[in-house]
Amino acid sequence: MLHLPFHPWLENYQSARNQLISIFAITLSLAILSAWFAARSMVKPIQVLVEFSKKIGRGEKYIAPKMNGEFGVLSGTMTAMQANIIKREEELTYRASHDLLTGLYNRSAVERYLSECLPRITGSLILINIRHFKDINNMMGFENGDRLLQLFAQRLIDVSNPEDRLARLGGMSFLLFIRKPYQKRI
Ligand SMILES: Nc1nc2c(ncn2[C@@H]2O[C@H](COP(=O)(O)OP(=O)(O)OP(=O)(O)O)[C@@H](O)[C@H]2O)c(=O)[nH]1
Repeated sequence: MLHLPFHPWLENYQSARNQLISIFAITLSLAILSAWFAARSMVKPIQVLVEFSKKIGRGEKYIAPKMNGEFGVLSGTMTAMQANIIKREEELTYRASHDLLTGLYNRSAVERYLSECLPRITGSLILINIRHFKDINNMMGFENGDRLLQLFAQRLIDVSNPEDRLARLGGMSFLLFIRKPYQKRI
């Protein structure tokens, strides 16, 4: 029976095993590090977008920071959505308080204004009515009646002062709230 020395084999085996363990440990560490960096680079923009969407929900104006790739696309889309929401809100607020034909305040807006201001300020209320407007409509057509209402409203804007309040109450009724007496003739 042949007896070979045992030690050289064992040393070779242990050295190979240690090398393998080191390679495995380094690869694992690199994998964990790159996963951590990848997670970090994903989580941060997501947090920014979540914060952005919360602000949109609260109706706050907020400019999203510049982002790259898909996050940039998402942020751009959310910015466009926010702009649309703000535009719609402004439009709704305008429609709720203005007469769309003449651009003057409407009845509910002037009622709100007067109930808030009348205890504090004084002035004169003038109710203006176009007589026989029905006849104008019948003779000249509804479209020309509309045009007349617009021109009449413009005339009232031209002669009133900026601190006065002008409103179309409906139909051919207008209301002018004058803060100070006019020196000029209307
Ligand atoms: N063109 C136009 N006509 C309107 C508008 N709103 C109401 N009218 C018309 O205004 C007319 C009002 O008629 P009436 O309430 O009889 O008033 P009037 O003809 O001025 O009669 P008096 O007040 O008695 O002098 C109706 O013919 C409505 O159709 C509008 O936005 N545009």
